[in-house]
Amino acid sequence: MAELVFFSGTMDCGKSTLALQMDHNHAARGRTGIVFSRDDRAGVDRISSRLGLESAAREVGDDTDFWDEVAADRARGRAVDYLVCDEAQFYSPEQVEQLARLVDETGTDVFAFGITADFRTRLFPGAARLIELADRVEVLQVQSLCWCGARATHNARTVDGRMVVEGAQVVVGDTGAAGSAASVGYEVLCRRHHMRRMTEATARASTSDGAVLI
Ligand SMILES: Nc1ncnc2c1ncn2[C@@H]1O[C@H](COP(=O)(O)OP(=O)(O)O)[C@@H](O)[C@H]1O
Ligand SMILES: Cc1cn([C@H]2C[C@H](O)[C@@H](COP(=O)(O)O)O2)c(=O)[nH]c1=O
Repeated sequence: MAELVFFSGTMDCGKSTLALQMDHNHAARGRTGIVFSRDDRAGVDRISSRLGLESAAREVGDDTDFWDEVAADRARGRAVDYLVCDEAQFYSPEQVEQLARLVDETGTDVFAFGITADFRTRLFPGAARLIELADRVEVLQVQSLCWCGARATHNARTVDGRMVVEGAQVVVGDTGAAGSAASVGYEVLCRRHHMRRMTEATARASTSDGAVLI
């Protein structure tokens, strides 16, 4: 039975790596799929993981209709057994509904990957619809960690090194530059430190010797 599965977690927990692995494993068994992504950090028509893997993907735009995409491939004689959908938080609720319809009416497996909540802890509309419609929501096993060592559950955005809680919902960016002056960065935090607006840099700055206080 085909399924719509939403693999979710914070930024930097291995979602794109798993997406590439899923595609590899299904393709290795002779199944044919399409890999989609939207606004990957590596650029248009790409899917990339911080482990160094990178591959071609079909870029999802506002006007992408997944039903039409799959129908067009099948009309050209190409089988479509599964879809891998990365950065699915950026898809619209209507696009998520198209994915569910593909599962139910054509038996296509859909493996979607994305973060659930934005830097304000609010659900992305696409992620919310996935949680509502998915057969299963799988939280990734690999835990990304807050600077304090606790499991990271939330995504923080920094602008010029300072954590912010206002701004556009979508700003493509990366973790690792959060304490630097690079204009927009991200850092994963546990809820306690997200609520306290305490990034690693803030915690260090609050002690005279630069040590971090939990
Ligand atoms: N140099 C490294 N060595 C081992 N693992 C790494 C390295 N760099 C990144 N990773 C792993 O890759 C994960 C991020 O993978 P990625 O697929 O880019 O995440 P996501 O798509 O969830 O943002 C990290 O949590 C870490 O486990
Ligand atoms: C929290 C948050 C993230 N984003 C962007 C930043 C990245 O480009 C992607 C997440 O990619 P990853 O592979 O999971 O690291 O989402 C955003 O636009 N808005 C946010 O609030």
